[in-house]
Amino acid sequence: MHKVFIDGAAGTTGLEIAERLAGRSEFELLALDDAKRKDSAARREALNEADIAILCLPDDAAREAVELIDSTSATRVIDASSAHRTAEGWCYGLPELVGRERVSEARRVSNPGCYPTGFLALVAPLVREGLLPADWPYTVNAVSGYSGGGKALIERFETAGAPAFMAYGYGMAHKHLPEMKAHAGLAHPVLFAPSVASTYRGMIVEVPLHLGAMADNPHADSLRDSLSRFYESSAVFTVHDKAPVAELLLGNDAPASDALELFVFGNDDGSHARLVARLDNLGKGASGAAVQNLNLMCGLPETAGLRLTLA
Ligand SMILES: NC(=O)C1=CN([C@@H]2O[C@H](COP(=O)(O)OP(=O)(O)OC[C@H]3O[C@@H](n4cnc5c(N)ncnc54)[C@H](OP(=O)(O)O)[C@@H]3O)[C@@H](O)[C@H]2O)C=CC1
Ligand SMILES: CC(=O)N[C@@H](CCC(=O)OP(=O)(O)O)C(=O)O
Repeated sequence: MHKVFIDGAAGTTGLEIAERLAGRSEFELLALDDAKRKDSAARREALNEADIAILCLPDDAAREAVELIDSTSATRVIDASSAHRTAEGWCYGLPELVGRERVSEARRVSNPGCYPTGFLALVAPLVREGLLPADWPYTVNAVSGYSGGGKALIERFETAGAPAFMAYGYGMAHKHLPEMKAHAGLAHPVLFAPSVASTYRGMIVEVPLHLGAMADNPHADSLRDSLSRFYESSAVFTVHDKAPVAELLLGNDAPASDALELFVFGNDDGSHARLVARLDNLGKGASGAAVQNLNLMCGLPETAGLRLTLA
């Protein structure tokens, strides 16, 4: 039995992790009552007692949680925040890219951000295999369900006068930029245009490409074939075949999903492609990813407890 403490268990990501772990006999959940959940002494005790601590906290509180763990403690950590995604000594928790073994053995695992999960799933293997250039100025357009912004954004979108759509990130310094560049091995930061739609969960992350302007003019079919081969062994990722798709939708009331879908569209003359990932920001973008990493770290079947039905 593995003792698990979710620090931030009352938040959006924490609650969804607890839901996924409910009924799993391999885990004992350590819980703090409401009056103690932000009490540093109580958190310190739970953090040090746990075999695995899952941090579902704002970045500063996540850093504090790591400091509350004694240097001699055996507690291993999965951090859902963006505090440690490019930090030394942390394993980036995207097993499909970094390798299942590395996650299995790691003591400190940083969950990827939801947008970077989609971007990296599309671009990192293609750069790694030399099909896309590492020094290209990549652009990422994305739309997320409003649960992506946690309790504060949920309240904003569920209150009278809520927006139907919100584009943001105009400061062009989004906190996801460093991990996208670092884990795709890019020469330049990506140009990132995120937005939020008035639906609770789900996201579409798109990378439009001027293939015709690239020195090697790669073909969309080669990119798709390469991604299919790369993720052949994954039960979480699906690379869709070439069949025409007129629209990609995010549903209202979509059920939680820990799956991730990839699409590659190309035009007839081979000059343009659109690489698209569709995922649940709270699934493979957060809680599903944490449970997948937890399974690997505990030597359990990678997809136990995950919800992998496609929309
Ligand atoms: N939502 C998403 O789609 C994704 C979220 N993440 C990341 O996961 C982390 C959690 O996000 P999310 O669940 O959305 O956020 P929420 O705002 O929904 O939840 C955060 C929780 O942390 C609690 N908290 C804040 N400070 C402390 C503290 N010092 N000690 C203990 N608890 C504290 C909050 O308490 P209170 O309830 O009182 O506010 C809240 O319950 C964030 O770093 C986020 O960036 C990552 C990927 C996707
Ligand atoms: C819709 C929305 O506000 N999304 C959040 C990112 C959600 C997420 O991925 O959290 P991490 O930053 O921990 O990765 C944002 O843009 O800041």
